[in-house]
Amino acid sequence: MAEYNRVSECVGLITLRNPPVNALSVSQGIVHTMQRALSDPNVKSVVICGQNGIFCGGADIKEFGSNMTGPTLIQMIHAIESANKPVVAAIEGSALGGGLELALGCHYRIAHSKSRLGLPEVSLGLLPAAGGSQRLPRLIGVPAALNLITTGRHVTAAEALQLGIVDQVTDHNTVDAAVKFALSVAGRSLDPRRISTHPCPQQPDLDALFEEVMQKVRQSARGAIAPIACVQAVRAAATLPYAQGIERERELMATLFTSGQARALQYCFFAERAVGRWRMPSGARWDTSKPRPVQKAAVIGLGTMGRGITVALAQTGLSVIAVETQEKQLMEAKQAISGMLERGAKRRGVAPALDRVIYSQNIQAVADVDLVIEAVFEDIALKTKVFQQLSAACKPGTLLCTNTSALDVDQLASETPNPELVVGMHFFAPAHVMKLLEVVYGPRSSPQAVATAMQLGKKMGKASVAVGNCRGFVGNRMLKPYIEEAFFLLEEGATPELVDQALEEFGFPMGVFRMSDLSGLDVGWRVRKGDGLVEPGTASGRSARIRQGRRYSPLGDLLCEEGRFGQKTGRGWYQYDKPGSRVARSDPWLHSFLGAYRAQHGLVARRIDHQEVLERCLYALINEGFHILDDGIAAGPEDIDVIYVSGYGWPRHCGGPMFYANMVGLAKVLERLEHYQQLHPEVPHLQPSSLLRRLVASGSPPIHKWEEAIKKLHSQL
Ligand SMILES: CC(C)(COP(=O)(O)OP(=O)(O)OC[C@H]1O[C@@H](n2cnc3c(N)ncnc32)[C@H](O)[C@@H]1OP(=O)(O)O)[C@@H](O)C(=O)NCCC(=O)NCCSC(=O)C[C@@H](O)CCCCCCCCCCCCC(=O)O
Repeated sequence: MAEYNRVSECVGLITLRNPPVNALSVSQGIVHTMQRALSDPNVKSVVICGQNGIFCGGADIKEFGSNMTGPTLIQMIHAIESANKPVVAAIEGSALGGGLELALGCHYRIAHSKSRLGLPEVSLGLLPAAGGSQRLPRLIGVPAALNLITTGRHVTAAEALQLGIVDQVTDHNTVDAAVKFALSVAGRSLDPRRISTHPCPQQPDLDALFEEVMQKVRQSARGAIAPIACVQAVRAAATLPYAQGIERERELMATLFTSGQARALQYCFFAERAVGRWRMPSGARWDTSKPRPVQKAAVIGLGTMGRGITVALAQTGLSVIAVETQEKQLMEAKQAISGMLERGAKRRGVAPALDRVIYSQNIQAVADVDLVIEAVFEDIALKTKVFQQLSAACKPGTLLCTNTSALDVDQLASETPNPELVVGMHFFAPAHVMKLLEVVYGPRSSPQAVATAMQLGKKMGKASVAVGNCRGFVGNRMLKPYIEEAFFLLEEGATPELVDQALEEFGFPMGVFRMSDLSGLDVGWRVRKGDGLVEPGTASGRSARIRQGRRYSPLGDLLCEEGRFGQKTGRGWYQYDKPGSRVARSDPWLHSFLGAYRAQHGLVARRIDHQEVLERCLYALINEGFHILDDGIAAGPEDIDVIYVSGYGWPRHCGGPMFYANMVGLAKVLERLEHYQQLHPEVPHLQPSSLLRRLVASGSPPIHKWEEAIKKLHSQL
């Protein structure tokens, strides 16, 4: 809804009112209020603002799936631009997407210094289709507009002023400043202010510029179509008259609007917000659990993870006690952490938070912290000892968090006098960069402990997802069948190059083998050894590949026995110029090793295509996701999808594994799993989960109805 008032005698003030972000709804009535302002003879100029300190978050995304009727945004913005009285946008908070397009239709724009502006449609699988792709290049030039529209990045008011998007920036009341400004420009000619009537600023060698940008965008898009359409739309602005450009914008939007990618990306937008509304099987929820304030934290163990966590905490503004008992390690860590803080501060143009970190060799230094994150070596005995020391050293009520990626959070909790204060905070390396945080609760974790960890994660800018305690939690548990299928495919005739190419074409930044080389083959080897799966590599035949009653591939173990740990040793599934180098090259040694291995085990290589790679790796992973839902480890499919998109490189435009399954069709996923399970009966992870079967049997409800269906299905058991 839009509200109309008259202020300062002769300024019409239109206020957008649609909480929480004043999203533009087709039924908003801005055209009507504009007509009132224009027809009022006392009104000399008009100001448009948004209520509650936010100008406008863009078109209402929730309306996209519905039947949209009413005046289009394009018509509304056109009516504003062609008004015969000056219209000034008073921008506070955010002017994003349709919100900025509305402001670009105004004749002037005044922004508060703390506001942010942008055209983020590309991140929703769309393009700025209310004239934004045509007006922005005309206003700020093609290169700058291409940058903003293809990345969707938000700019500060200061940058917007520098680029020429806004005319003035104020530190004071924006509406007052805009009203004053509107009075000062009343009566001036508006022709030069109507952006759509201008040509784009001249740009030498336009073709070369677009070719270069298109190439870059194609490379970084990893299969996403919206960035490409954005370039095409800006090209139309640069080469066609406005009316034809707008028509091209409409055509391109029509293709994007109904695409599966747009649906997936909009699902991700809402899923990221939904995971903040966490709930536990006990019934505890985000809105009934009050977090404790955390001002001072401690990190125990300053290896790679501990260092990253320290940096992330300090950059969030917390005081951090960084504890490492080994003097040499402590010195090295101090140097590394300081370097990371300095580089991060330089990138962000702020002072480094070096003095927020105090280093200590003594665990007693944690006495007055509000929260501790333990990041010592993955050894249950060591962690138990640390937790016992922490319980004795910390003040009452201190939250004890473990960064374990594999150990039992509940077992650790049971070793402390206050198990309700223990949760997992599973960061991903490098912890100060990676967006994902799994907050792991055990049956005894208190809702307050979960709320505190979730809130801290949010403050750190992480996509924080609350998950139950099980082996591998959510992300790594689903990764296991994915990796195992990739190993089996090698046994059956694939190469690392083939498997990786299929996964990278699907949209992962790295295939499973390049990823494994990066993170180190020894990591999985150590886990498999701990599980008693690793045997000396001399046995041959099928029986040598059945371990603990199921199919097992020792390929990874054999490579480790050869000292091939991946990038760090210069050899793994690929070869590298030298240890630590990042460019993976195909390795003839590996191919003959695979040939000899198959011969030794009586395996005959067959032709494997990309489709089979995707089905076996991805459906095995998705199937585990259904088990996780059935077990109540993740509260809903959104939780799994946010984990995979923000931490495991799942292409965002495919929405996450569970959304992807929904898009492919649950019946199809089930049918393919059954097919592969028949061929490989000794592989339990190909056996379709009972939840998947039950969902298909109940008519494959759409993903937003799964929760209801899961509850119903559970109650029928
Ligand atoms: C605005 C934010 C920066 C605020 O962040 P903050 O952290 O403060 O808060 P939250 O993110 O938690 O959000 C709070 C709350 O608000 C909800 N919300 C936010 N934005 C929107 C929105 N745009 N619509 C609906 N709801 C929104 C959010 O979900 C939260 O709700 P909850 O219940 O969880 O509390 C931040 O929110 C943000 O970044 N928002 C998104 C900004 C954005 O991406 N905007 C762009 C929107 S798309 C757009 O504007 C498109 C335009 O270009 C116009 C296109 C015209 C469309 C015409 C259709 C053409 C159809 C073509 C078919 C042609 C057929 C033919 O012709 O043949």
